[in-house]
Amino acid sequence: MSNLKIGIQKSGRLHDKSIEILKRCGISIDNRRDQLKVAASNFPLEIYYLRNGDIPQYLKDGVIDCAILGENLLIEKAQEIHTQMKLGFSKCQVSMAIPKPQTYNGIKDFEDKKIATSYPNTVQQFLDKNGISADIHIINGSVEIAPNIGLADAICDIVSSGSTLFKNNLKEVEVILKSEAVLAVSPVIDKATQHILDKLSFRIDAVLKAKTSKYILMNVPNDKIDHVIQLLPGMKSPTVLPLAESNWSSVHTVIDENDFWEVIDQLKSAGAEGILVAPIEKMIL
Ligand SMILES: Nc1ncnc2c1ncn2[C@@H]1O[C@H](COP(=O)(O)OP(=O)(O)OP(=O)(O)O)[C@@H](O)[C@H]1O
Ligand SMILES: O=P(O)(O)OC[C@H]1O[C@H](OP(=O)(O)OP(=O)(O)O)[C@H](O)[C@@H]1O
Ligand SMILES: [Mg+2]
Repeated sequence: MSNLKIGIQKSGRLHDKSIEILKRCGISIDNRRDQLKVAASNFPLEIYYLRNGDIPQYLKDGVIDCAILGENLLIEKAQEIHTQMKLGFSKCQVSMAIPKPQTYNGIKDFEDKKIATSYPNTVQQFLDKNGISADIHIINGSVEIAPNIGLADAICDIVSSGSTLFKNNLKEVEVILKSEAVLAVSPVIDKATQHILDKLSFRIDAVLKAKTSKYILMNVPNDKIDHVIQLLPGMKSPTVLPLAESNWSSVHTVIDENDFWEVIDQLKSAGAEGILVAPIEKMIL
């Protein structure tokens, strides 16, 4: 049987979480960074550790079958590449920013300006869409320094917490796109390998669903069960088991962590006691 070749960032922001997600899918990987290609021992998977910026081309050429990378990089370098699933980490946005003291009157302010960025295609598309002509200056890192050293009037770069902009006395004025890590697929993947990728996606999906869900158990007087069940936005109907103490039951269900915090007070006032919340390892619906 052929192996699924997956590209993972060799080092950088996506590396650790990418490896973690594969490990949580039960895939055994020898994570030695000196090796650029590693085979999993218990799944037909070969991991290629690559430079982030090279991954879109490797996908296009079919050197790798799939990869974990930021959506923003696909938009910049390979819009034709299909995304199998979003992975929920490395959330950020690609934004235009200008020096803080400057007033901003709208996109027209970029007309004839010099914009420093590592994402020239993304910026060009944004300018074209808005009918603006400007001079794009490509820099590969530390883009935020450009306006302070007189290299550009504005920048376009990744913004997450906003602290790099803040430290460089810049302000975000336009969000061009939002991004997160995704599992992307080569356009030339063959059928047998796509089948392995579907198996991997199934596992990743189970891991991601489990991450935001909690298994909750609580003791409820029997005459309050109907009311408590109404409050629980669970996966399906909750499990109700009798307790040794008469007229009491144990109610179990799975809920989204955010929903849990919404209903906790109502559950207590409805008579639920001894509420336990447990993490879920995997979740298959
Ligand atoms: N501050 C951030 N917060 C959240 N996600 C980010 C942030 N910076 C970058 N990312 C996301 O992580 C991806 C990898 O970023 P990282 O800085 O590790 O690599 P890089 O500098 O783009 O590439 P290379 O591997 O070639 O050095 C980006 O493409 C983006 O999707
Ligand atoms: O809004 P923040 O939370 O401050 O994050 C944004 C910064 O993070 C990234 O840089 P990174 O640290 O990856 O350095 P790099 O430019 O060398 O890739 C990005 O290029 C921004 O500079
Ligand atoms: Mg970076």
